[in-house]
Amino acid sequence: MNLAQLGATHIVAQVLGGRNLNQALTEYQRRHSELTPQQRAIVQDLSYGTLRFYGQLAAMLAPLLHKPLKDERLRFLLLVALFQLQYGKSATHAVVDHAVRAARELNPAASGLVNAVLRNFLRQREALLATAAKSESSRHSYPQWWIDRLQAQYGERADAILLAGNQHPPMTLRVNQRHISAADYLALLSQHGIEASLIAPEAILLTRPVGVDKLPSFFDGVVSVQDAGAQYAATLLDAHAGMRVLDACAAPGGKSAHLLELADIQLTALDLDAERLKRVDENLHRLKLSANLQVGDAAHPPDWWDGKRYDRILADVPCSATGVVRRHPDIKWLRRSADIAGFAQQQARILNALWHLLASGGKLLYATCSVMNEENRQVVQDFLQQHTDAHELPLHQDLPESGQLLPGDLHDGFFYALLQKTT
Ligand SMILES: C[S@@+](CC[C@H](N)C(=O)[O-])C[C@H]1O[C@@H](n2cnc3c(N)ncnc32)[C@H](O)[C@@H]1O
Repeated sequence: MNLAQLGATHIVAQVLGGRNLNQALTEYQRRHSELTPQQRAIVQDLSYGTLRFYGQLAAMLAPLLHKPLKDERLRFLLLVALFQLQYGKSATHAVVDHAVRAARELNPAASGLVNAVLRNFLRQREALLATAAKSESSRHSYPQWWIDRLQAQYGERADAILLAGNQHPPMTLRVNQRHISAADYLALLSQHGIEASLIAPEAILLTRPVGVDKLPSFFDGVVSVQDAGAQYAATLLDAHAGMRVLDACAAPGGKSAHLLELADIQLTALDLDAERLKRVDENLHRLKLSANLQVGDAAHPPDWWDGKRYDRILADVPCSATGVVRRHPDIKWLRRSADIAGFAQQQARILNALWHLLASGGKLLYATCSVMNEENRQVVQDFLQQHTDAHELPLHQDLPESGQLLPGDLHDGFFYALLQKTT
């Protein structure tokens, strides 16, 4: 276990130093190919968990340290061990013993201190928890600006949104209707001993997450992993056979693939990031689907557009990702309040540029995985005020009228607005 604690210590240190969690984990796993799949999974769990509850853990650690630690790595190790003691399933003595051993590897002189801090935590746990609960930021484990924004926007519902962001995310599948019906795939899962339920026409929620290699026919393109909230996009866009469709921010290609599974369209999948666009290629390849893949800036079509208008455009714009924080707990500590306005400006630029590419009568779906009004309704409202040839269509299905889906048991947080060009 001390190997896993050291791994998580390294990753948490990197993230709190400004690095993206996914990148830090991927690089760590590449450099430590000797780790067993089980050890990798533990490093991942400890890193995610520590970052998820970092606000609370840091508030409990502070009073246990009488002076700042000279070696910052010890602080991160202590945070990882506190996460295990507070939220993990391992025996207390094993967590402490392994943390002491891990500390010895980092700094032989520090093992006594780590032992003392963790034992003091166990003795004073209730008082430390109570003290941490006095501040909203450490009680919820979010930066205060994030809490303030949600409270201003959602009032009493803010607590539930914050809580949902600290849960383990559900694992949901999208069944490729070209291959098999969702009901038949559900039966196949059951034959393989995987418990699941159907929650939307093509969406199957697994009772417990499993590796994709355990999913029957995954590598044959029968099924994909995609949150149920994200699965609304392709249906809302309402693309039919023969239509020219643009997915303007396409990588890694989940929504592009869904669009292609639903109808024989001519799809252009655009993304600014050439590396990420390769993932669209891989995903489409697995699903035996094809699209025109294009690297380019959605806000600057002259660089890549062929001049023919699209019948449908999906603008799944870059955003704060505040609706999917349970899948990316690092963003709580990497984002700044001012980033939200920056995203909103970028979103407006993309939306304005794409509008010119839409055919008369065509539809554009604006989508984010944010729960912040400034990136969602506000962007759409400003856009509608400036474009008399645009009107908003109601969202069908069981979506809220506002277009704002909040994170919960069945799906992540998303925002959708469907716009139609009238002339
Ligand atoms: C929310 S993700 C898209 C997820 C994707 N639609 C899916 O369902 O798999 C946003 C994407 O927008 C891309 N992006 C950011 N700025 C862009 C721009 N100006 N033009 C095109 N793509 C951009 C990012 O590289 C990222 O892949």
